[in-house]
Formats: sequence, C-alpha cells, structure tokens
Amino acid sequence: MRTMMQTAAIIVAAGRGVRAGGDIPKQFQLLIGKPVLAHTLEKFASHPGVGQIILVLSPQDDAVFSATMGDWADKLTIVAGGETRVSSVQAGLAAANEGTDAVLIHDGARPLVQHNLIDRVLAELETHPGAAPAMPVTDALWRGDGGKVSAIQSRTGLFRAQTPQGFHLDAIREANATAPQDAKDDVEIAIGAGLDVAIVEGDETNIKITHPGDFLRAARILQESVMDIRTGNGFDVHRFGDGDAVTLCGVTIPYPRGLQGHSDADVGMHAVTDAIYGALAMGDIGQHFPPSDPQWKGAASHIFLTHAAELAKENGFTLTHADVTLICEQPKIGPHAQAMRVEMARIMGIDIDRVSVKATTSERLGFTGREEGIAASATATLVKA
Ligand SMILES: Nc1ccn([C@@H]2O[C@H](COP(=O)(O)OP(=O)(O)OP(=O)(O)O)[C@@H](O)[C@H]2O)c(=O)n1
Ligand SMILES: C[C@](O)(CO)[C@H](O)COP(=O)(O)O
Repeated sequence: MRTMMQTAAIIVAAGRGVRAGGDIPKQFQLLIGKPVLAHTLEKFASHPGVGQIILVLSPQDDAVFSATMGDWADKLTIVAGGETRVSSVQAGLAAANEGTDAVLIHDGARPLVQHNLIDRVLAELETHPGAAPAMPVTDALWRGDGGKVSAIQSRTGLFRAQTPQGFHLDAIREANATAPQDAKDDVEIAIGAGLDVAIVEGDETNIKITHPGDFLRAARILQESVMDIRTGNGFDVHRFGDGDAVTLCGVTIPYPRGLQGHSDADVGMHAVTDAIYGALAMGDIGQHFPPSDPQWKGAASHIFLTHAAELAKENGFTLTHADVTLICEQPKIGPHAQAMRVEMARIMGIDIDRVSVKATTSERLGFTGREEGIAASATATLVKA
C-alpha cells in the first residue's frame, strides 16, 4: 500500500470549451444541478489518498468561478493557467506543496472519474514514475479519404487515453519544463522525456465533456450511478391478553385471545411500517403516532403503514419490496399468508409479488414459545432512481 507518498491533484480547468459551446466555459455549466467542475472536485476532495488540490483556472473565469463555485475557494490552491493545456499543467506543478511526492493531473472536464480508477493509478505509481488510465480500442479502425475508406488501420496495441494521469512530481516537472506546447496530454510529455508510464485499466464512463451532446451522456451516467437503494428493518412485539381475535398484517384471525396494545396491535404491520421509516431514516411509529396521544388509541394499523408508504413516495422513493416474518406458535399463519400479502400490497400500493409474509415458531423457547405474545421482524427496500 502506498501510505508514504504525499499526493496532490492538479485539476486543469483553464480551457475555453469552444467545442462544447454555451455562454460560459463547459466546466462551469450545470450537470444535473451543479457545475461540471464541482462534480470533478468532489471526487478528489473525498479521496483519502489525495491531499492538496490545485485548481488551474483562467483569469478570465474569476467572476464565473466566484458566482458558481465560490464556496470551494478555501479548499483549493488556485493558480492561473495559460494559453495551452501544457502551460496550465506547468502552473499547477509549480504550486505543489513542499514535500509532495506525486501528482494526479486530471481534466476538470472529466466529472465522472471514480475512486477505484484513482486507486489504480496510485497503486501503479508505487512501482512506476508514471501511470495513466486508458481503454483499449475495440472498434475497427479505418483511414478515410474524400468520404471513402482508403485503408484499414490495425487497432492492435491502441488505447484511448484518459485522466487522471499520475507521476512522480520531480520527474514530471522536469519533463514538463521542456515539453512542446502542443502536447495532447502529460503521458505524451512523460514518454517524450523517457519516463516509464504504466497503463492502468480505464473506465468507459470516465468521459470528457467535449461536445454539446456530452452533457446529456454524462447526466445519464450520473443518474444511473446515483441510484439510491435503501433497506430498512423493523421489529415489534405485542403480548396476548383477553379477546377473541388477532389482527396480523391487516387480516383478522379468530383466536381465543387478542393482542394488547395502544392501537389494534397488528405486530406484523407495525414491523413493516418501522422498516419503511428505517429505510428513510425518519424515526419510527412511536415518533409519528405517539402512544401518549389518545387519538391513536385502538387505531387501525393501516393508518401507520399508509403514512410510511406515502412518506417514502413524497421523498422520491419507490417501495420495491417488503418482507415480514411473524414469530409465534399460534395462530397458524400459513392459511392466512396470502390474504395478508394482498392486504399489505393494497395498503402500500405495490404489486403482491413485492410483498412477502412468512412465519416461524421459536421452538417453544422464549416468550413467543410460551405463547405470551407474538413478535414480528421485517425489511423494506426503497429505491430512488
Ligand atoms: N489552456 C488550457 C486548455 C485546456 N485546459 C483544460 O484541459 C482539459 C482538457 O481540455 P479540452 O477538453 O480540450 O478543453 P478545452 O480546451 O476547454 O476545450 P476546447 O478545445 O473545445 O476549447 C480541460 O479541463 C480544460 O479546461 C486548461 O486547463 N488550459
Ligand atoms: C488529456 C486528454 O483528456 C486525454 O484524453 C485529452 O488529450 C485532452 O483533450 P483534447 O480534446 O485532446 O484537447
């Protein structure tokens, strides 16, 4: 593990973004609600292997930076870039803190970079002065002339270059100092200076925003990757008392005793309700329907479950699954399980094949084994796409 290297990230964002178009340079344009550059910076700021973050900006963009991302300023070392990418990188290299061993040079216009890609580059820097991600070319390659295919180009050994490109600081500083200004990237500069650069596996989603259509592509990729999937669990117990029926998961079953509780004591429905609140991280039944409040005395539990399901919907989640296990010796649940699924699915507004009701005994052990009460355990899964 590379615990000894002090690594800085240099994010180059001084370009004009001519090909992408728009009123402001592409790095400041919004990508699902925040500037492209903010997405990029977040990835490096949250990576444990990255210390200093050097942001290279064009002096022409001081106002747009302050207006769109001013709150980032005190987390960064901001330096002025140049006319070419090479000169912008040079400015970044000059700003690395004393003691920095390695740098990751990354396009501000690649907002979808993932931590595991950064990890792969850092790992190779343990044994190489340079390391950079790339994707092997998989399409056939042609040469064209006048709108016609003029020759076939072998793709063997060809790669599409990505960033971040990582280097030992001293080595890339020396190489960059004499680099041609038209170099496409830092690997070109490094190998020009005779440095050994390892190729690490790139990521198909690590695209560079270059043309207008790339904003939509990037937004789609981000929306897929930010899918929020949550699982919550719930557990409840009610003791037996006088009565002639129990209500479990919305189904009333005749039985020589009843379940005691402030509400209708539907232990199964309470467990599912609490599982939904748990997935939302929004408290529990007691918090939403305090037992101290007389209006809930004897309340039907579908009120609670409906509230939890509505709350999930209001917060943008789809309830995709609920699973409850009733723990009791008696009554036997099997004959009623299907009716319970139907009723719970109806209340939650989801298909019955997304609702599971199971039962188990506790082998005559404990309070459920002694038939003093019934327990229920549940999970619920919520998805926000
Ligand atoms: N003088 C420059 C030129 C480019 N870059 C940065 O280098 C990255 C990759 O460059 P590219 O996609 O070519 O960006 P632009 O130069 O902005 O694009 P265009 O050529 O369409 O104007 C971008 O994050 C860009 O901001 C830079 O810091 N300084
Ligand atoms: C550095 C780079 O992102 C590697 O793929 C790329 O070369 C820079 O962008 P450009 O579009 O080639 O100017």
